[in-house]
Amino acid sequence: MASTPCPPRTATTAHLNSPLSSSSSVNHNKPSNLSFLHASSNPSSVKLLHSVSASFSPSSTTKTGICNVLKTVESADISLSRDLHGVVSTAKPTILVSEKLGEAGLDLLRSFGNVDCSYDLSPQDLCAKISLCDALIVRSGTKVTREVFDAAQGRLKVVGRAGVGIDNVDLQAATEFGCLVVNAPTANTIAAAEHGIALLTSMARNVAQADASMKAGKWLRSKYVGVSLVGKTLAVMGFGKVGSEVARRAKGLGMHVIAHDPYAPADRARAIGVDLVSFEQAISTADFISLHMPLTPATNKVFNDDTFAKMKKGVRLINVARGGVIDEDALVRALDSGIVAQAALDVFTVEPPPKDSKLVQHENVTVTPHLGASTKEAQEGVAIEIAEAVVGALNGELSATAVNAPMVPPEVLSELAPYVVLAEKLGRLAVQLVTGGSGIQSVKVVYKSARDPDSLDTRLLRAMVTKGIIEPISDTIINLVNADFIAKQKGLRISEERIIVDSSPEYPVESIQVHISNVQSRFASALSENGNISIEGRVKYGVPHLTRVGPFSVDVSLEGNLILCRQVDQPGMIGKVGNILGESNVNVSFMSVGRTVKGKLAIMAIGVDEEPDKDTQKKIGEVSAVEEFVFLKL
Ligand SMILES: NC(=O)c1ccc[n+]([C@@H]2O[C@H](COP(=O)([O-])OP(=O)(O)OC[C@H]3O[C@@H](n4cnc5c(N)ncnc54)[C@H](O)[C@@H]3O)[C@@H](O)[C@H]2O)c1
Ligand SMILES: O=C(O)[C@H](O)COP(=O)(O)O
Repeated sequence: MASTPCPPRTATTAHLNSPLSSSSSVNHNKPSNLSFLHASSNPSSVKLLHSVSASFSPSSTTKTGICNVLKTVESADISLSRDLHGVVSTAKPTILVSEKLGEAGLDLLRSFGNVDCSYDLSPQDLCAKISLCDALIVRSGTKVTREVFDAAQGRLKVVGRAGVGIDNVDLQAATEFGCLVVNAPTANTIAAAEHGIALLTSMARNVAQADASMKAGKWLRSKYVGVSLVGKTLAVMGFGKVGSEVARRAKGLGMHVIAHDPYAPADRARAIGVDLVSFEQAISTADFISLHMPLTPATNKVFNDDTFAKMKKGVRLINVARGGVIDEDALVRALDSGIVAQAALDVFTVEPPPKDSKLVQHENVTVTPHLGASTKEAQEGVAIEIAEAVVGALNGELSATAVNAPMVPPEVLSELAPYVVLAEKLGRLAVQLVTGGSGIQSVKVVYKSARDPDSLDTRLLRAMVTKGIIEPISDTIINLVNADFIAKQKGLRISEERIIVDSSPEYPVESIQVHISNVQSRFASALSENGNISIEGRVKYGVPHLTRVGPFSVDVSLEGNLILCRQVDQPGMIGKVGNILGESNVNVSFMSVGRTVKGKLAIMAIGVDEEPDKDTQKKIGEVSAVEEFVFLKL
């Protein structure tokens, strides 16, 4: 069998969900220089000022069973994919394909992992298998429910929807379980649009009914007189990819096309010669109505008794979107009463619909069994599109077709790479400075940047700060998919602030500050004037550095571990502490001293490769000028 090689990955790709399992972890193909997190794709999470609410105790632990992400970003240039036990492995991931997928896509998947094509699984069989799988690829026939994510026991990293509609995937559950959902949104657009036009034209000329009657031995020329399309008004409901292609083709047939889509840009419609109108105007003026919106809570049964009553008598309806946007019983009534003269349907609320469905059996209804995407070309395209997306996700890359995570362009990822590491380390460091039982309620992340606010996407950075804060004090694994959800679940309010500074916009971020409010600190010097734990970091020469602790400036590379030490500012302190560490074979990697006023207090920030044992730490504490010190793991 011909094998399609995996496309080469560039150095700018970013690792997010390592294909880890509870028993093995994987760094497939070449390692990249980032491990990554996910955040909600809800548009609100894109806002630069983001907050989630309530209170969260650092001593609390929550077990969510999510274990699908690189545990640690190792450094800016080296990353290892590890499982929760820190094991590095090269085991191949298992990819379950539960519905028929084009061979080119399967070949690509087989070149990467173990592919299990098990079609027609019952929900029980799917749940039984899923804990052995790192990825699941479905079409519209598999219901990926909360039970499936639950049964996966944390192993499932990615669900690939080989097509557009993701209404068969419980996105909320996927997000809660930290599972990335990707789809293949473009490859079947033309096929669906062509099928819409096929239904429109064949319905108008009774092609299906005439064909059936001839095959039944009849010759009924007067019964199947049709209606012409030219000059008629077509309302396209949902002016997205498929809707706009249908509109373009209908214009070619001489139809007058209007469209309703609350989110579509007017200039795109204008470019095709289509007027965007209100829902009411669309349905009340159209001779034909073609549905192309997704099934969402807002569109569920939006075509019902009330809306049918507002349509022109004798309207004709085409649905290649989703059955659930129509109240099917109401459509039968509208057909019986003559409000709807004809309907042509490719999709149904329940698929397949019951054999005795009044709608399917209705003489004025033309039906096809969800064939919109079913052309050879579309199926090959969809299979390749989804295989690439799933392989990319298993490789830890942020996906361009992520449904429940931000889509971050590779060039942005590449540029943000060291800042992402910095953000996690600052979060990790800040939380270790907290003590007392009041719990962390509120964290503020401040980005200083010379960039225009619109050109800095901080979602990754926020997610990494969240990861850094939560992971050291909990067994919850945070990724970009679940960061906001878990923070909210734990009552952790994370807000962001942008400060525009007058420096070079060449670098996306000048500094990142993490402030934790209303908590006690085990290192009082980390408290700023307003009583918040405050630390700041910068990226210098591509390496994350700690540059401020409370009111003290320091300059230490955030590698290895860190000792923060406050002492009376006097000569010889570096030597004294350095000697103690040296005697215990603890290697000092960096050292920096910062003070507020000469001769008063100073902070020493010491990077160490090893963790000093208790005796060594005690000796540091006993140095007479040392007032407080803390050992922090990065
Ligand atoms: N029958 C098939 O085999 C088949 C094939 C492909 C797509 N589809 C379905 O067709 C639909 C459209 O697919 P697409 O690729 O064009 O998606 P798309 O996301 O490109 O377009 C959907 C459009 O619907 C709009 N929309 C959202 N809510 C709306 C509302 N309340 N009223 C009006 N418009 C609304 C969106 O703004 C968007 O422009 C989806 O439901 C998809 O699942 C079916
Ligand atoms: O949303 C889609 O992409 C279409 O409905 C196609 O669904 P299918 O993959 O089950 O044919």
